[in-house]
Amino acid sequence: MRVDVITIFPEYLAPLGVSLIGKAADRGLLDIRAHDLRDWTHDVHRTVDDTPYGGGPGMVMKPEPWGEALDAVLADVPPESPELPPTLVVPTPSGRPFTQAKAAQLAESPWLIFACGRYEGIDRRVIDAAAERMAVEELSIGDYVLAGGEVAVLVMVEAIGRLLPGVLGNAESARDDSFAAGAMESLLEGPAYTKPAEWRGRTVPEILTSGNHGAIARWRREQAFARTAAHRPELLARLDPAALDKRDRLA
Ligand SMILES: Nc1cc(-c2ccc3ccn(Cc4ccc(CN5CCCC5)cc4)c3c2)n[nH]1
Repeated sequence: MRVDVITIFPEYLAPLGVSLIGKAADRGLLDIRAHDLRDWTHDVHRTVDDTPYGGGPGMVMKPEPWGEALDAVLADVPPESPELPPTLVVPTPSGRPFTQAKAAQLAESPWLIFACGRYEGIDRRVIDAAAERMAVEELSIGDYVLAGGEVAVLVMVEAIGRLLPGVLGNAESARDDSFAAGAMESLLEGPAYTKPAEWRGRTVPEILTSGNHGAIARWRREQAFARTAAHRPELLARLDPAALDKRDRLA
């Protein structure tokens, strides 16, 4: 997967070179390129923002640098997706929710371009013009306001990248993630334990060392239900009754 990120703070994306995503990039599973939006300005101050039409607080990002930056990135077509245009992902507080399902959908794309806004956002005409030549996804990573899109891009690239084939070892399968499609869909994961068997007087639930894998799986689902009921009761309403095994139905 080719990932282009356009931002006025390219250094913000340095964490993408570390750990899981960094290793995936080293192995050629991801080709991540950060671009400085100011490279497409032509004034001495490298201006990317201006006051909002209609008044209001703060500044808005000017359309011209964005148009030229997207033209340049689009012109550098990756060989593995010559026919498919990229998807433009625009982090914004006013976007559709970025969910595990959306991450899985975007993980199918051979080429993603992330547009990181700052200030109060990007001139609307940039997104409208882009939508005429590629798929555009305006996405929110949560109901809070960040200072710009870079942190949201770190979140989304990690959530998408870990779903790519070969990125997670089998031992760390993304299959059982919370919110992953299937039996564990929209359930929060329960408690996890590792050695030592006793730590500061606290032991591990006996079921986990019983070797009874059926009972362990049931116990884990019960724990997941309990945690979901406590922390995210609204998710239980989404559960497909068919996904429950008969014991859960009795719970
Ligand atoms: N999930 C999530 C994503 C973000 C996010 C993503 C990109 C940008 C680019 C700039 N900002 C700051 C910012 C500040 C104020 C407003 C609200 N204003 C009210 C009137 C016009 C706009 C919007 C935007 C971002 C924030 N935040 N949270």
